[in-house]
Amino acid sequence: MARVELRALAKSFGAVPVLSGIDLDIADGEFLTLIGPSGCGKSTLIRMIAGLEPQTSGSISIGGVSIDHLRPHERRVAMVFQSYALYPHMSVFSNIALPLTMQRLSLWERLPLIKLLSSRRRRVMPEIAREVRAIAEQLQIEHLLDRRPARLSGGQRQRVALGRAMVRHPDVFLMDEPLSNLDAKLRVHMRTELAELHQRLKTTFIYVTHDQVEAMTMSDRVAMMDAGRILQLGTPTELYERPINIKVASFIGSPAINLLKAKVGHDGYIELMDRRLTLQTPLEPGADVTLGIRPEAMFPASSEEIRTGRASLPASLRRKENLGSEFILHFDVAGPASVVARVPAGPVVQAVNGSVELSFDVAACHIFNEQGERIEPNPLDSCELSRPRTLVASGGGV
Ligand SMILES: Nc1ncnc2c1ncn2[C@@H]1O[C@H](COP(=O)(O)OP(=O)(O)OP(=O)(O)O)[C@@H](O)[C@H]1O
Repeated sequence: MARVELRALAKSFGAVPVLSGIDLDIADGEFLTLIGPSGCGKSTLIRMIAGLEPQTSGSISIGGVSIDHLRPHERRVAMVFQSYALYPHMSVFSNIALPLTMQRLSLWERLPLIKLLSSRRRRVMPEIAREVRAIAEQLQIEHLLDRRPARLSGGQRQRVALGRAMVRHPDVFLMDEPLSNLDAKLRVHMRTELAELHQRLKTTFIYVTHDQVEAMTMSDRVAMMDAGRILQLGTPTELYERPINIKVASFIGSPAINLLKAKVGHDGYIELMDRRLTLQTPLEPGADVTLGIRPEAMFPASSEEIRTGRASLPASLRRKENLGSEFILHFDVAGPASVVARVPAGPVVQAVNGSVELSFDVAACHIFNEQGERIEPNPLDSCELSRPRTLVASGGGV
């Protein structure tokens, strides 16, 4: 069992605290991703689990056993780095075999001349070669075993780095931005390969990235970090659908969520740009709020098309981006502010030009208070249901 438990983990560099109060349980076989802006402490945290950085306080255990006192190679974890960290003077075979030769042969048996004479080495090396070839086969790099890293593509180097981690059969894989040196197309391909590798190996993966698409597509759960703390821990869907604050809402989702300033009206309903939404909050009348509306929840529509339960905003098209199957539409709205809509390709999007009504479902709005924390709207049955559920323009229904 490779359940990883982090308890009250903290780290300071000198007097500067970079991580504090990290409590995290990662299940056996789980793919957990640490995500967050640059400098939030993701790499420091994963390096502490690897034993490459001592923690200032707190504890780490794997499979119920404390590993705080163990050196990196004793922890049964294997780390894959962004830079691959391959030895340039060694072949792919020797790079992958290295953890095994270090483990199974003495320093003496690894010396250039002695190794020719050692009978133990002659016995051990074929076993190691068999294991390296089996891993290379899984990663489809058998044909590269004699090459040096300089003669490999980025994706091939990444596979070698993975092979070197896999050959150790670790309890936990630790991956620090392993795909960020690859070009966009290869990154998408390697993302699928890594997810499939995880399914095949069923080993615990702890993965660091600042790329929310990687986090959303590969992980069982995501821990969103900021300023040395975990802001939210949950499945990708939970973080996307119920972000606990504006920071999480803004980080997850592409294009980024639209954030619009609004106010709580005298009757508790939210007013957005002179329009009143059927969204009521427990906040005091007059309170400032921010509404978060995902680009994929917004749709340009004529007023006749705006159904009950939906609201709309007057907007003016600034730019269309054609992505083939969908369009990203950039609008100016009163405020002044800008709003982005993500719309499937088709006749509706072709027709969009100039001024439009941007329709959205009020139930898809995220409400944040002045501190940026999520506020749940009052349940609909406590609202005045006799009022129209559409957004109402001042002076009339839309
Ligand atoms: N050896 C060190 N000495 C002093 N400060 C450090 C050291 N290593 C990291 N830091 C600081 O700790 C903070 C967290 O760094 P860390 O590399 O863990 O962030 P990160 O979230 O992984 O960032 P990135 O996504 O840019 O890699 C940063 O402010 C960084 O400058």
